[in-house]
Amino acid sequence: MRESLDLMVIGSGPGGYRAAIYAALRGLSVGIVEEADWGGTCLNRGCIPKKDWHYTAKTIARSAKFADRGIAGGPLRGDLAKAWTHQERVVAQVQESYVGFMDRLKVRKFRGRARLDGDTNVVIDGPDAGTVEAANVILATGSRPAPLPGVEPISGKVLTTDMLFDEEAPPAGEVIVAGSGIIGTEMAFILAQLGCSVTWVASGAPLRKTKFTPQARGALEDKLREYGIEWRTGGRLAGTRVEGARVLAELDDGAILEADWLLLGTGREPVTTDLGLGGAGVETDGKGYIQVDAHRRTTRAGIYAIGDCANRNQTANHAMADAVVAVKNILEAESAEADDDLVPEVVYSALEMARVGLDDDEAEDAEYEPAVGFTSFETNPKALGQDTDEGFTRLLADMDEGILLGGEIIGDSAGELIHILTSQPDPETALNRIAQGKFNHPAMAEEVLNSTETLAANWGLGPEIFGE
Ligand SMILES: Cc1cc2nc3c(=O)[nH]c(=O)nc-3n(C[C@H](O)[C@H](O)[C@H](O)COP(=O)(O)OP(=O)(O)OC[C@H]3O[C@@H](n4cnc5c(N)ncnc54)[C@H](O)[C@@H]3O)c2cc1C
Ligand SMILES: NC(=O)c1ccc[n+]([C@@H]2O[C@H](COP(=O)([O-])OP(=O)(O)OC[C@H]3O[C@@H](n4cnc5c(N)ncnc54)[C@H](O)[C@@H]3O)[C@@H](O)[C@H]2O)c1
Repeated sequence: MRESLDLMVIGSGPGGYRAAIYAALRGLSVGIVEEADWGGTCLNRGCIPKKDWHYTAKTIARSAKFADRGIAGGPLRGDLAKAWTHQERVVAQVQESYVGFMDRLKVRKFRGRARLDGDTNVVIDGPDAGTVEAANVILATGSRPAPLPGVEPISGKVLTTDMLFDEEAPPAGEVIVAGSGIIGTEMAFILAQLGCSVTWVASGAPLRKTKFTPQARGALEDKLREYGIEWRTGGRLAGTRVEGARVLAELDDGAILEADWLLLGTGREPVTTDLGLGGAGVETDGKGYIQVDAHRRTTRAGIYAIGDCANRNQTANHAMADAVVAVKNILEAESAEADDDLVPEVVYSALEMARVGLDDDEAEDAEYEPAVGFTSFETNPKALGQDTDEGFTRLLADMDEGILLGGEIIGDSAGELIHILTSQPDPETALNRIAQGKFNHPAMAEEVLNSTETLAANWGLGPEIFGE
């Protein structure tokens, strides 16, 4: 089999899928090749099953207040086995709709493992073996759990999140969660609500390496503690052993912990081996990430790389943003540049946390005069009425020009509310546009409006914000 296309995409995660769909909508002939499950990590063993579980977890967590609201029968209890089956059903449904949409747009789907043959030709081994000549290639091969020295993943006992969602979840019981990055912070909360007794081995405070403000991380810590979830710092996971039905976790401070199973949230690495990159002149960095510029071009003309295989942010949001940049540049050279800061980051734990843009230090380094517009959900009528009054909205603006530099929304539906900020086309007019917006009352979104007005009241930004 040999065919010729405008664009060949390798990998069907959110990066590859979005690139294929967007390119097809823009008139290119497109092929996509996938060696495993359509939808990649995000759909099959990442964002989507995790989000499904997060909804269940937060419903259970909130049920402690149900009796007070006149809802009898609480507090609720989690059932990990049923939760696993639920996410499996949702994933299958979403996958069917993804595949159906690609078919409708006449995206040519190939099954098999792809590699470059030294040019922009893509060689496929597997069910659809053959070579596709492509004018352009987008590499979207994603990431996998990074190996941890001394720790051997074992089904049912020492699990990566890939194994947790790909294989049936082990029975709820005593679980050690390792890592206090995003995966550890999300899964410690979720598993605790789904009926597990969690011991959390953290290398430091939750999310300490992210750009969330100390205030946001503090609010998260308070909420985790409210639910009885503590993290153990000091010792890092140095090895695991299975003894009978139990897993022993050896920490580098000498402690040995014991549980029914262990979940690793200790980092992911890019998938960039055995792709024929060297022969095609596509360079990687010391950590294996494909080197790209702001146009998402690799070091080889006609070959682009997007998402986890090239972008250290490793979120579906960045993968999808990269996809659009790469396709735009295929359509018209150098017409689009990626700006990772403008892509939202969202964490789903005991609190939902969303942020975008510069943080306070970055704003100062860029020589802005940062001003903060802050409002709490504590007095928001919608939040009070639904027991979601924890959290806040925090906007960061330049005191001189009123430019929106960044924002953080902590609390229920933060991952939805952040779109009010990310859908602003121009940071110079963003605050004014939000302030002129028509809002539903009562809504949590009103706190975004109130934060602009706080900026006007406290920092003299009235003319920029009210447009007077
Ligand atoms: C537990 C968990 C929860 C997460 N939750 C979120 C979240 O809530 N929000 C968020 O933004 N991000 C989340 N992420 C991160 C998100 O899943 C990734 O950033 C995203 O999937 C990256 O997309 P991608 O397209 O770059 O790669 P992937 O989704 O990893 O897809 C790559 C695909 O390429 C295929 N492939 C690789 N090599 C080849 C080859 N040679 N030939 C053919 N096919 C190949 C793979 O089989 C895979 O299907 C989560 C991750 C995890 C692990
Ligand atoms: N909501 C989201 O956007 C979302 C959700 C999940 C995952 N992800 C992405 O997936 C990627 C992987 O997530 P992650 O949390 O595994 O990685 P991470 O790199 O964010 O965090 C890993 C954590 O594990 C710690 N660690 C490493 N080795 C350890 C050891 N031996 N003992 C104890 N702790 C150890 C690290 O210090 C770090 O804090 C991230 O890049 C993240 O962006 C995103």
